[in-house]
Amino acid sequence: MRLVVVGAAGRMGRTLVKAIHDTQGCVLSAAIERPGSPALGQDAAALAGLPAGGVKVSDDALAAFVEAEGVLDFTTPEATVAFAGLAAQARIVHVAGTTGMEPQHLAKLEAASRHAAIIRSGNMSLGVNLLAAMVRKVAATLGTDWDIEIVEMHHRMKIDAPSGTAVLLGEAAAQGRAVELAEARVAVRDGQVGARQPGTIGFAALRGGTVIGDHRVIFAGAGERLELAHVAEDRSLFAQGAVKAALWGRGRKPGLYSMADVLGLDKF
Ligand SMILES: NC(=O)C1=CN([C@@H]2O[C@H](COP(=O)(O)OP(=O)(O)OC[C@H]3O[C@@H](n4cnc5c(N)ncnc54)[C@H](OP(=O)(O)O)[C@@H]3O)[C@@H](O)[C@H]2O)C=CC1
Ligand SMILES: O=C(O)C1=N[C@H](C(=O)O)C[C@H](O)C1
Repeated sequence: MRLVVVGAAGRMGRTLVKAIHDTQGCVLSAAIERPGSPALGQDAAALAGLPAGGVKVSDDALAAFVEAEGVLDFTTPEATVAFAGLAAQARIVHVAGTTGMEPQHLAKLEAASRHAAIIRSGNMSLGVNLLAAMVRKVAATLGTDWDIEIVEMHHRMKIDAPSGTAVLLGEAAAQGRAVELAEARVAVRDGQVGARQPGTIGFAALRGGTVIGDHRVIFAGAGERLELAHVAEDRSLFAQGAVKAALWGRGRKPGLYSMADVLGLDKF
């Protein structure tokens, strides 16, 4: 499968180039960065720590997309919306791992998915998507006298909070309770905030060092606590999930899909 990596010089971009290199049946057809990026003209494989492969980083996304079958996109919400539009024009699979997406971005992705298979997830790992299924089940089993808190920690360079994974886990908990996350969510506490409101789903985001991605969902009851956690030890698991998603999406009809669809799990 001919794959384009956008944001190819980023932390995930370089990991994706390596994952494509390591996957039989996949080839890097182009590597894209924004206009003005210092990475333009550099060899994408060399940037990823591999022997040079001859694919130079460029800023011409549409020209790259029309020659490809899929795009792997871990960039920013604005860029991802633009790339989804181009993927729709080129009728190629779009794997969107970008987090921090707001409702207006999601609406544009939904519109693009009328013409392209788009697979979007805040976390492409098997472990987190299994965890989400467990969280939904536990939240459906326990009453609202069990408080739900989601704690995440990431590296110091992460720009969005709470993490896409934390939001995905919060959505799973909300689905289990048959409520809307937007109504139940408490993401900021500072000062005299008062006692916890029953039924709310709380988030806490920690940032520091080089942490790849830690997530813990805490169900706190009277006198006992249940905690479900996931620790990502290497970015390659997200990249391998993204490549798997692209292969799954090849030949699939246009639509907005999740990693749970790819893995055959409950949808989140
Ligand atoms: N779903 C999942 O499993 C995972 C999701 N993520 C998410 O992926 C995203 C990227 O993370 P990470 O790799 O750490 O971030 P980085 O900042 O390291 O990488 C993002 C890259 O995208 C580039 N970029 C930004 N805008 C454009 C554009 N318009 N055109 C082309 N390239 C662009 C950036 O360039 P420049 O720096 O020059 O702006 C940068 O090279 C985040 O939202 C993160 O949360 C991360 C890991 C796993
Ligand atoms: O920015 C990151 O690094 C990560 N982002 C994703 C998120 O926001 O959940 C996934 C992973 O935890 C790493």
